[in-house]
Amino acid sequence: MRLTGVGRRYGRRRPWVLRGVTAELPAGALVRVEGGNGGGKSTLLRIVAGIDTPTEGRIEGRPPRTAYVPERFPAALPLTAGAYLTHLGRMHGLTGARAARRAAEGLERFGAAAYARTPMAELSKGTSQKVAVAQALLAGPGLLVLDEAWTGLDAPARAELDRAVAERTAAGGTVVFVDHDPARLAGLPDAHYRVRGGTLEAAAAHPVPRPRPHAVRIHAAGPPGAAPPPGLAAGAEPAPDGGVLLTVDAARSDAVLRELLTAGPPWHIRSVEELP
Ligand SMILES: Nc1ncnc2c1ncn2[C@@H]1O[C@H](COP(=O)(O)OP(=O)(O)OP(=O)(O)O)[C@@H](O)[C@H]1O
Repeated sequence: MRLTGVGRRYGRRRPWVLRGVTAELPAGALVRVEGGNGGGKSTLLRIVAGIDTPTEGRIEGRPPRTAYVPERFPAALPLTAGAYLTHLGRMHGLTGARAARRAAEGLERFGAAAYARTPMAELSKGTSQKVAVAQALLAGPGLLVLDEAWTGLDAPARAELDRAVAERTAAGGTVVFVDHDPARLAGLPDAHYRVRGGTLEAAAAHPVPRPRPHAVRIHAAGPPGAAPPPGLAAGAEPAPDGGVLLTVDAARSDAVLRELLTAGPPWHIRSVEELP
């Protein structure tokens, strides 16, 4: 998607928070946005996600399925966590049974399965954030916007969100994120931008040199009884706790992940491990 001359101010007599923002956010790209406090990062991310509209300028090519995770998720909803996610799944066009299964999988993935029957309003900040992340991933978004989404998550859930980001970009989705931790997804972003003085400038990347892995082991689970997509079956071995393990050349891992995630029905990626 592309932003052209985007500006935002909160009232006709108020100062411009952003002005003249032009940027290209390519499909499959991981984009980091940085900037000082109050500089307009959240404003930009809300505009990118389509939660807010710019005062001036154009936005073109936003992927149809867009998901957004704010730092503080509005938890005061009169539903349990499971019912909320199931409801959202149905809104995305899933049948009731499938929506309920996806909801349960989402909570399980982020370590919040025990809270499926807890009313949203009674969830802790961390668990509520897990529900926020699970809702964002429900429909396999083509654009995922994460505004400090890791804040409040425990270490396993943070790692799971890192993996989910890798899955989304591997599947051709765009992920745009802000995070206070400079090490977040270090070395992975395809582009770094900085919001400064109301404009967006390309920031120098701070690449952390990472040894390139030779191979990647993907643990994937398909629909019951399904064989891995043709072309992947040869290297697949059953995993001890269900699903299959695929060991593939690192250069091919993005393509393999994309094939699994876009299979019909899609495979669930349980983990991706780099082998030395
Ligand atoms: N809904 C709003 N109404 C009025 N002003 C707003 C609104 N949202 C943001 N602002 C103002 O816009 C400016 C930029 O805020 P924004 O939250 O986008 O910055 P930020 O870079 O995300 O900040 P932080 O790092 O503190 O989260 C601030 O001056 C803020 O007060």
